[in-house]
Amino acid sequence: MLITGVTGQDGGYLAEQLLAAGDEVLGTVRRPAPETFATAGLPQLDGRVKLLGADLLDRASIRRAIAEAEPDEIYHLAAPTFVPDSWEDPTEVVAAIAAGTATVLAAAGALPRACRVLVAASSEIFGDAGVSPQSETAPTRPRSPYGVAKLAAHGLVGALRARHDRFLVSAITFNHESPRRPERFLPRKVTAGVAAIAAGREETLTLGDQAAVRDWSHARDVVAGMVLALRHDEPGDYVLASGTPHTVGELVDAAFAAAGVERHAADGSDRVLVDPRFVRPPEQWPSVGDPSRARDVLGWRPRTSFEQLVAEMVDADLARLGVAAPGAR
Ligand SMILES: C[C@H]1O[C@H](OP(=O)(O)OP(=O)(O)OC[C@H]2O[C@@H](n3cnc4c(=O)[nH]c(N)nc43)[C@H](O)[C@@H]2O)[C@@H](O)[C@@H](O)C1=O
Repeated sequence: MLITGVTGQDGGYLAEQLLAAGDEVLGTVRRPAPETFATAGLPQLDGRVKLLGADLLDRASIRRAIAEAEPDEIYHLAAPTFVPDSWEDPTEVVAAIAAGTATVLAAAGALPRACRVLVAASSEIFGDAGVSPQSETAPTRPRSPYGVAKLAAHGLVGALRARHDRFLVSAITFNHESPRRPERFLPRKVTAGVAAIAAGREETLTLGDQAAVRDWSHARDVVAGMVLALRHDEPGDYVLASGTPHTVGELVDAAFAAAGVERHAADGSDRVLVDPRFVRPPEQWPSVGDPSRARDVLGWRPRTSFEQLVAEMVDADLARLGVAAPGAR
């Protein structure tokens, strides 16, 4: 198996699951080095996953890595992932995600033995879908260069699958989080911020729009769905989501509750402040997934509830600060 972007949040969980199942796992990173896994906070993968260099903006490096690995399965997870960044340099984002996926799919198709490929798409392909929740057949009207690029990647999977009868899968993943998520993404920003307040290191947490709605799952559950999809009898596209909407504000409240800290200070003031810099344009169609197909066809169900996810992240952030979690969970 080859995982592109193996040191990312999803790559790490996926590598752990595949290794536990006895699979041989190779992974790509931009610049492999002896300390790569340690630097990524994944020392447990050191020596267990062979690293190959592949840069999404360097087609030859992708072809080389895939030819060298000769995998029978590829999980193509590597991509720039922070949506607002995609406005800074749309050319690069489209090249990395759309052209990068085209190169991965072509290189996999050129291997001597058939190679199944799963491409990580995103709920950002739906954008102004005109419907919510969104299933695999919902209209796709992305609102960001990131969403447009992911839609191209998703479309390539469908087009190549239809034309060449290959086993290609698009995993349309909604938001998925874990203690390994970088802090610029909302949930980890919240759990790290609330833990810092609980530890007495910060007094407030500054966010954007708390009315925004997302469908959050645990990354561990989402990558388990990817494996089921790639190992199913038939190739297809699957929404991987919890199906349960929550607002940013609800996530914030859940984090304060998990940390055992009051959201409002003794003087009644809200510890959560708003900075317009973090506010994005409002969304008319809430980003909520309909995971019926993954459930009915693959038997996939997320195991971790929203509250468990937030509590796990808060506990990990408290532990990083040397603070015990409130009560035994
Ligand atoms: C499926 C999709 O999922 C992720 O994209 P995202 O939804 O943009 O993730 P996020 O955690 O940055 O924002 C979640 C929500 O939270 C709101 N929000 C409020 N206040 C802050 C705030 O202060 N920071 C951030 N980051 N968000 C904020 C923000 O406006 C948005 O409504 C990526 O994995 C992406 O790769 C992907 O494919």
